[in-house]
Amino acid sequence: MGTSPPPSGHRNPPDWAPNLPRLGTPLGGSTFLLSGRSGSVHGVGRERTFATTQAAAAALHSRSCRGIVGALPFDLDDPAALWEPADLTVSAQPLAPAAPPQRRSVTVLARLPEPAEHQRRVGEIVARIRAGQAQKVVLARAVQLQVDEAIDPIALAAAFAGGNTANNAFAVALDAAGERYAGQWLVGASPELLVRRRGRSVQCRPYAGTAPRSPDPVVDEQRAAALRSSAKDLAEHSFVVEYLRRSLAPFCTTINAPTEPTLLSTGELWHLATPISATLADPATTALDLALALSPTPALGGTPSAVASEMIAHYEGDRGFYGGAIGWCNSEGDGDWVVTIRCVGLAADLHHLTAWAGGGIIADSDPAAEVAETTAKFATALRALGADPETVAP
Ligand SMILES: C=C(O[C@H]1C=CC=C(C(=O)O)[C@@H]1O)C(=O)O
Repeated sequence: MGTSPPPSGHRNPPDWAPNLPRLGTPLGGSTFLLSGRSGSVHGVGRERTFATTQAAAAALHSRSCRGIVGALPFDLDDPAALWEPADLTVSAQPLAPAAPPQRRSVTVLARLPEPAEHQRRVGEIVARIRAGQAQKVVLARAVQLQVDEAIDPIALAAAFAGGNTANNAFAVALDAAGERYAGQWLVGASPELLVRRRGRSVQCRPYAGTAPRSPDPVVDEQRAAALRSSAKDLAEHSFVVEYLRRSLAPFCTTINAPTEPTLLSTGELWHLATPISATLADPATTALDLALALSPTPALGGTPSAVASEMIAHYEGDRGFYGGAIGWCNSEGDGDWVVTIRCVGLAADLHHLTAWAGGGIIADSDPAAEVAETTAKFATALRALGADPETVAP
């Protein structure tokens, strides 16, 4: 994916990155930042808050707003944090950390659930899948963390970016979602592009199928090769690609996806990913319309979607914003939405955090391996926090 043009109709400062908003400015509760390969999109101020996703989509269609930024929850019936910023700026420069992540001591306050319970749940879901109740379910667990020094969400987003523009780093104030989220933030770096729309061109880059990286290059290569030929991971991945093909079909005239996924890596993990490109049938369909139609994919939900969502609610309860999408859409309907993974929820006191990690479960998943996979996924947040990934190991 090359550099994409900035959303039109907004000013384009030559060098935005050095002027990162700092905490304590009046912008805190309405800051949106998404930074990746095509640069950084930064919403400041809040002109209008949308009570529902439908209201936001309608405002874009009626051309009565200049653009929308924010976060979609995992369950689209839950409150979203969507608003029209007073200003939306784009910099060609992606966010870069000022320095390596500051070393922090991170205390684990709770594991929700304990890894042994997560393993038991995975075993139960495998049995339910084998009994024919579903084909794939993505089960997640969370860890609650505490740090001594208050966290600056923008600096943490820069640490999540880690200098790698393939990581879509983000910091999103959640105040627009209502009282329950006052002062809270969502901060992370997602490798997974839910959807990008530029004119009639649509792109998705789903991820599913995972192996941990190794510092030893030979072992690292072996793990990548094993992932590429893992029947279990290829099957897990195929549910997501099939779902996207089906879900894009009503909106698109052409849909192109390679028959085999490619291997992509983050600093901590290898993944199977498929770059999908499509052409919109109706140019009135906005990036937000597409995000609402696609989220959550079986990379976070499962197959069939409704059954998987019921199982997820049963085992995990309310996921809030984890597993949803964060992004922006301008008045032309162009925009980017990334899947809300590899992230933390930061409490209003800026000292308490929740990190989430999930994994796709199919009929031949191994419950102990699924616990290990979630532990490996937590490493992204721990590295950004400047903590030892072993901090959350079972
Ligand atoms: C659910 C997560 O990852 C998804 C994205 C990539 C690979 C995944 C997997 O291999 O299970 C998950 O579908 C997460 O990071 O919490």
